[in-house]
Amino acid sequence: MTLEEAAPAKVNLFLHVTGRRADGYHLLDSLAVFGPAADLLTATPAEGLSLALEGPFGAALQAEPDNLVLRAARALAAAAGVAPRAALTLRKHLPVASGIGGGSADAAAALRLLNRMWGAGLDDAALRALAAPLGADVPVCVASSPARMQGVGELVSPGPRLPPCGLLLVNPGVPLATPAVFRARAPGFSAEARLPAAWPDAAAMAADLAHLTNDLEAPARALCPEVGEVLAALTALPGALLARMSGSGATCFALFATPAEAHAAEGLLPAQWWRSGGGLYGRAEASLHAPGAVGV
Ligand SMILES: C[C@](O)(CO)[C@H](O)COP(=O)(O)OP(=O)(O)OC[C@H]1O[C@@H](n2ccc(N)nc2=O)[C@H](O)[C@@H]1O
Ligand SMILES: Nc1ncnc2c1ncn2[C@@H]1O[C@H](COP(=O)(O)OP(=O)(O)OP(=O)(O)O)[C@@H](O)[C@H]1O
Repeated sequence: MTLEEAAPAKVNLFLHVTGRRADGYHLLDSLAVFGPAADLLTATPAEGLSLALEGPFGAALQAEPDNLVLRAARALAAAAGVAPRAALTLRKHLPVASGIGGGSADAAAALRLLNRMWGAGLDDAALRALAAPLGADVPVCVASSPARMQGVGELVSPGPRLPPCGLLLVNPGVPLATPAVFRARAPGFSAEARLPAAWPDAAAMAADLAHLTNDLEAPARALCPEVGEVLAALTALPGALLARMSGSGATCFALFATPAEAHAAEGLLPAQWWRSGGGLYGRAEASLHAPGAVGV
C-alpha cells in the first residue's frame, strides 16, 4: 500500500509586516494561495522511519541533516503516541529557499499523510498546533487552501472568496535565506489590510491587491537584483494583471484571468528560469499539465 500527498507551493498574494514580537519574530498579515506547482510525498509501511529524496531539486537537500518532513513525522508520532514507522519518498519539484514555502508544504503534507497512515485521527486544528513549531508557514500549509495568515503565521482564517484566475510562478535560480531578508528590511510597519468578502473576477482582485504590498520585496531586491529582472519580465507579459514577489523571495508571481493564460506565458520567459503556470490548487479549473502540478 502506497499513500501519497501533494505539497503545493504557497504564494503570498500580499505580505504586510505589521509588527515585531519580543523574540524577534515578525507579525504578519498575508493572503496565501496554493499552486500551481507541488512537491509529492509518498509513504509505504516500514519498520523504521526513512526519507528518500528525488526530483529536480532533491539533490539540493541531500546534505540536510534533519529534513522538515522527518521532523514533522516525529512530532506527529509523539502526539499520537505511536512509533514513527514509514518509508517516505519526497519528489522535490519546488526550488529550495525560494519564498514559496516548499519545506513548509512538505512538512504539512507529511502531517496529513502520516495522520492517515497511522490512523492518528487528529483534526486540522490539532495538526496546525503541531505545525506551528516546525515553521511559520507550516500551519497555513496544513489545509493548503486559500487563507489569511496573521500573528507570526499561526493564526489561519478564511480569506476572501477567490474568483477563477491563473497564477504564474518564476524563480531566477538564486536561493534567498528568509532571516537575511527580514534583517535587511527598512524600519517601520504596515497596517493590516482591509479585504472584501469576495472578488467578482481576477481583474477586481488584482486591482485591490495592487493597493497592498509585499514588504519583503524591497529588501529581497537589494540582496538579489535578479528579483527586479523577474518582476520586470512578468509585468511586461500580455495579460498579466499583477506582478509581485512571494514570501521572502526570490520567487515572483503574476496573476492572470485564466490558468491557460498563465500556462501559455511560461514559454515567453527565459528558459533558464524555473517557471510554472496554471490554476490555484483546490479549484476546479486548476490544470494538471506542468510536472508536479496538481489539480482536482
Ligand atoms: C515570509 C513567509 O514566507 C511568509 O509566508 C514566512 O513567514 C516564513 O515562514 P518560514 O520560512 O516557515 O519561517 P521560519 O522557518 O519559521 O523562520 C525563518 C526565519 O524567518 C524570520 N521570521 C519568520 C517568520 C516570521 N513571522 N517572522 C520572522 O522574523 C525569523 O528570522 C526566522 O528565524
Ligand atoms: N523538505 C524540505 N524542502 C525544502 N527545504 C527544506 C526541507 N527540509 C528542510 N529544509 C530547509 O529549509 C530551508 C528553507 O526552505 P524552503 O524551501 O521551505 O524556503 P522558502 O520557500 O523560502 O520558505 P518560506 O516561503 O516559508 O520562507 C532550506 O534552505 C532547507 O535548509
